[in-house]
Amino acid sequence: SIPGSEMGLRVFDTENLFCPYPTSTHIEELCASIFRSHRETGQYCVEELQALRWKFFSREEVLAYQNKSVDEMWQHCAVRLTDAVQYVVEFAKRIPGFRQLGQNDQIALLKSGSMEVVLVRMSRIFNMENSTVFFDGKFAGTELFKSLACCDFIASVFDFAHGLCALRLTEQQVALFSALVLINADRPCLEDRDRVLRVRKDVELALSHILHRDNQESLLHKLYQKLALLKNLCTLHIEKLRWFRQYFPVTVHSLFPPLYKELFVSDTDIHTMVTL
Ligand SMILES: CC(C)CCC(=O)N[C@H](Cc1ccc(NC(=O)CCc2ccc(Cl)cc2)cc1)C(=O)N1CCC(C)CC1
Repeated sequence: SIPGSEMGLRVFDTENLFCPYPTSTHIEELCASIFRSHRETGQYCVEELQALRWKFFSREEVLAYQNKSVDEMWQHCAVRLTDAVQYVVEFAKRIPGFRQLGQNDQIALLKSGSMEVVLVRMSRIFNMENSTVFFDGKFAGTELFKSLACCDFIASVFDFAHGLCALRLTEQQVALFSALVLINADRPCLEDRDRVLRVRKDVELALSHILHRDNQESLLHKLYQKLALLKNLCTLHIEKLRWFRQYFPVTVHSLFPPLYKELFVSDTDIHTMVTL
């Protein structure tokens, strides 16, 4: 064959051209993939939750929850919380930039961030008209959680959900905000912080891209303010858990779901998370 003729035949592969900045198509693809991951791992879609909005617990059902023992209600909520966390783990694993991070960094981000994402997602199941949250298939007010014996804390969880709900985020905005919360280069025990930072920069670009497209740039600083609230609420969760573990060590040790231990008990190393 004529030397060099193969060059003429080769389609110049533009895909692999090194591009120092993310192109808008790259960012649009990132928006689409994060939105898809969120939808696929939402546990309930918005339409289902809308249809269930009128379903409340009867007086008897509320009383049944309130008559549960403290450790029984904690165990019940721990199962619900671990459920929600598992969907967040699945959400994370479907985010392209997240999957390319090192295994240990993925685990470190999930260990420190998954509870925060659960709280972000909770705004989707919060009904602002009557301050109820979707729980066990119906909408419940704070009084239903009385037997947890941490009413002030539950009130702050509801307040946070109320505040986030008030921003009336679209599902795509919730998706990108969740990715922003998760992919945080300031988390402890990260091995390759720079790599996490690069992925985070892309997610930040993606979030501002869709806020610009939705003509809601003013939301950006409100969302960044929510990050601080999220951190405090998570710290409160851990503190409450320590308080509970003090009084009910057996319940936590033998009855709480394994994933919860890996998430909230600092010294355990992670197995479930990796397989999830
Ligand atoms: C259906 C999906 C679309 C939405 C899925 C979803 O977000 N579910 C959440 C998950 C959840 C569960 C419990 C909490 N916290 C507490 O109960 C405080 C005490 C506590 C702390 C730690 C442990 Cl381990 C155990 C108990 C936070 C969040 C849920 O089930 N909720 C919302 C929050 C209220 C307080 C309970 C009911």
